[in-house]
Amino acid sequence: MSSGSSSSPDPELVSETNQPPEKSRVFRVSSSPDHGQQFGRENVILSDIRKPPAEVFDMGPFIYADVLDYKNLRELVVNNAITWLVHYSAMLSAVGERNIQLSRAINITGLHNVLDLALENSMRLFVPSTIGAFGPSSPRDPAPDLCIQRPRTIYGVSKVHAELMGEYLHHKYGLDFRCLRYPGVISAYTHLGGGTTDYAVQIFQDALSTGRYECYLHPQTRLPMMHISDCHRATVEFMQAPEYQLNLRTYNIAAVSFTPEEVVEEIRKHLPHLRVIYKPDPVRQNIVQAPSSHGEKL
Ligand SMILES: NC(=O)C1=CN([C@@H]2O[C@H](COP(=O)(O)OP(=O)(O)OC[C@H]3O[C@@H](n4cnc5c(N)ncnc54)[C@H](O)[C@@H]3O)[C@@H](O)[C@H]2O)C=CC1
Ligand SMILES: CC(=O)[C@H](N)C(=O)O
Repeated sequence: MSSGSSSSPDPELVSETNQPPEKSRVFRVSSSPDHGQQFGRENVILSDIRKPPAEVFDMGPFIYADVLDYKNLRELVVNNAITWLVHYSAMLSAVGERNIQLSRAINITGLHNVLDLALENSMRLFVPSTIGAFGPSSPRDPAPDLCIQRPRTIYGVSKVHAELMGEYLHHKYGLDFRCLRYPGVISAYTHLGGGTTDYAVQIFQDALSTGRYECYLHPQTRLPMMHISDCHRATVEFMQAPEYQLNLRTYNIAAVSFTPEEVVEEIRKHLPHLRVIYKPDPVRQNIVQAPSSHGEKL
């Protein structure tokens, strides 16, 4: 669970028939600007351990929740009669490599707390996975939903763990676990959480504010991306899908793929004076590097 980023997608509270069940609530976590619009702002509770921007705070209920504090989470779920849980809290790929212990705690221990809570309280649970759950040996173009996954980051490993735990608990106990592997999520307002795909947001912000951008990836690093509005729609539709329509618990979703060089070319059509220098950062370049290309894997 988290609310810190406007890149977090927007699940909603609905029943199998797409009607919000009376008195039911989703405990969710994101600062996405349109949260709650579809099913009523009081029915969607955001949470984080960080203070949200004022506009997010004013949009509806917002509470403090630390995914490492099980008792606190349990109180929140019970006291608010939560029926759906949407778990966005995580440390992303690049920051995760700088603090593996913390990443393991938030991404794995936090996930276990949320899984236990969802089981104990019969909640529907959504956890996003990522293209970072693939690795150099995964097939590509397109990567199938089911394939080899041997990521080489703690972020990727933790997300594969989440996919497998959710699937296991679904088969063993009937947990309604749902998971989508997101590409890099981009929007004009995205707060940058320390991911490897962050450049695709930062470059627009810097182009407008300073007219210069220093790119930490090689210019030909091709990565899958998706605009946040498409990510919201996919997530909400997936959450609303009747159980019988799901053959898997985890699916890929895709939109576009592009390189820094291509983005620069497009931006220069509007801001011809944009100056870009490429200084590939070994840590982040290594995260995306496939054996014979400049990217395509996270
Ligand atoms: N942004 C992207 O491009 C993609 C994101 N995702 C997934 O979407 C989710 C959200 O990603 P972003 O919003 O971009 O990440 P972010 O880094 O912007 O937000 C993560 C949030 O988790 C919160 N958090 C950290 N420790 C916590 C704790 N102990 N308890 C509660 N909250 C805590 C942080 O305060 C922060 O607001 C993550 O699970 C990520 O793996 C997946 C693929 C792509
Ligand atoms: C694609 C992701 O999961 C995230 N944006 C990251 O780069 O770590």
